[in-house]
Amino acid sequence: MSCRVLILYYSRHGAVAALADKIAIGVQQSGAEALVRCVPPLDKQHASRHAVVDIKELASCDGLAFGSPVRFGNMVADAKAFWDNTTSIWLKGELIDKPAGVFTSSGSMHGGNEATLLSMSLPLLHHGMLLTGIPYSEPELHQTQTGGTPYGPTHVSGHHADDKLSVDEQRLAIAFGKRLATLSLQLKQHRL
Ligand SMILES: Cc1cc2nc3c(=O)[nH]c(=O)nc-3n(C[C@H](O)[C@H](O)[C@H](O)COP(=O)(O)O)c2cc1C
Repeated sequence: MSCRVLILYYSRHGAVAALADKIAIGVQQSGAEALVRCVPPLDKQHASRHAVVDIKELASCDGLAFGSPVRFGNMVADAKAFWDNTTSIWLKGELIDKPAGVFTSSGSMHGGNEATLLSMSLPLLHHGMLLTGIPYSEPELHQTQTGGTPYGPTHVSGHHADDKLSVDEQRLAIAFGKRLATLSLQLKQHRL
């Protein structure tokens, strides 16, 4: 059975995009399709490596990973504006009972990545999605010195926003992608 997980993100300097790439690896390792897309940028000059999402791709996905950088302890305005334009999907209930999770990158270790993940979860809950994070059975969650949380994958990009993903951050993002894809496959089977 085909199963498509949409990995939807905004990234200005590449950190959230790097997490999206690792999540896509995990999704593919579970036998699902990873469709990587960006939210429409408010600043149209800002191009991204991945195509801008078509709203039909959101409506038809079997699972969703949603990523944003931390901006003053919250998601970036572009990501919030995207959800504010999903009323038609909400009215039709097209995301109800589909699994979803969130990921983020912050500049500093205690700069608000967990608060950002929790606020990013709110529109997904309003859409009726089933949230998943990362369980503590993943060993890297116990040992990471930077990002990686039970609420979802994270990265700490440093004061110059150029620190690369640590090995633990990479493994946790891949594990999250696998978990999301496995749940998406199982729930799709259950729905059919
Ligand atoms: C306007 C603005 C606000 C930010 N606010 C925070 C913040 O509250 N906490 C933090 O740790 N980093 C903050 N940052 C840093 C970014 O979250 C960080 O560089 C992130 O890794 C960028 O992700 P990206 O490379 O995908 O764009 C802020 C950056 C900008 C431009």
